[in-house]
Amino acid sequence: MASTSPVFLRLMANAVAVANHAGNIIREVMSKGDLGIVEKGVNDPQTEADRRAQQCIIGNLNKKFPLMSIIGEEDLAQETDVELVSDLDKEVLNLQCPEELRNVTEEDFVVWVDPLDGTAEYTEGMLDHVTVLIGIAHKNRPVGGVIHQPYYNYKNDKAGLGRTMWGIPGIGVGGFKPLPPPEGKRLVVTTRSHMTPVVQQALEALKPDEILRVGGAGYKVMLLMEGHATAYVFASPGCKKWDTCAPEAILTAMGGRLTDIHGTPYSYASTEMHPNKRGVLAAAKSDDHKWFVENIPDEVKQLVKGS
Ligand SMILES: Nc1ncnc2c1ncn2[C@@H]1O[C@H](COP(=O)(O)O)[C@@H](O)[C@H]1OP(=O)(O)O
Ligand SMILES: [Mg+2]
Ligand SMILES: [Mg+2]
Ligand SMILES: [Mg+2]
Repeated sequence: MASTSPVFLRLMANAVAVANHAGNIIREVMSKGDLGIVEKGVNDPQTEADRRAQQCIIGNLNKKFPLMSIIGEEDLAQETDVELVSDLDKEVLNLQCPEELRNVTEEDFVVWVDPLDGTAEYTEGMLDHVTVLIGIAHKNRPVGGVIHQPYYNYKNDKAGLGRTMWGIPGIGVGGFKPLPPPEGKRLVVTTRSHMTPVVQQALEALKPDEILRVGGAGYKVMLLMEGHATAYVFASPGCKKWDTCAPEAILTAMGGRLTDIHGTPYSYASTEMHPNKRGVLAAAKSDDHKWFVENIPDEVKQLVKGS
């Protein structure tokens, strides 16, 4: 069965299994207590968990799909002796494959990997903000996304720890229940650890009923997916393609939209620059997205235009 499934479904099904394994690594590093923090730049930490999770994800995907382009956040030599994760998530493997991806071979996919999104929050103990992001692109567009949240339910002894969400535009989503945001309220989610005067200016102009400040691009999009926020607004460079590829795929699969703050989608071709220089704007409902694009002031747009 597995070997006759389209490459895309095998890739998605393996990405789910590998993301779960990366979650185990992230919890293991934290429970051992020595995070091995390295400062890559201003307000840009990397830990042993970021490094080991990326080695695991890229090492495994490389073994299974050696001809595929895989781009990970961390700049590391790839070790060859990573623990093999050969499981395929059965539910995902048995999904219907989007028609246009049925015969696509591995060379034509590009995978964007953020082994640990929300590193600052991980080091500060805000563990539910942490996610593992694996986004799959084809012809510049996100066609599949996996978000694993290793500490889901960590405050609740009785429930299972961790969960994995996925989305395939045109097919659907799994691992969570999509919910709409509250009617008649404008709840905006934004950065907790990378605030700037321009980010603040954009937020004030939008006159939100509430501003939620949380860590990680993955976690912010999850708040949209489950109806806790209307839009994610980040009028600043800083986020990269690996932060947005998987979340965009899932959001699109449930009818939402993720673009730059001008309303233009990002391209996820392997030749693209990594930074999302024109900021991030996302909403679970495309009508809300349109409202936000129209209401972000031109002055802010001029300051975040990527040049
Ligand atoms: N200035 C920045 N430098 C490095 N990474 C950034 C920066 N701004 C945002 N990011 C990445 O985008 C994610 C979302 O940003 P924020 O939490 O500020 O909204 C961060 O968790 C971080 O990903 P990562 O944790 O994977 O390094
Ligand atoms: Mg980082
Ligand atoms: Mg990130
Ligand atoms: Mg990261």
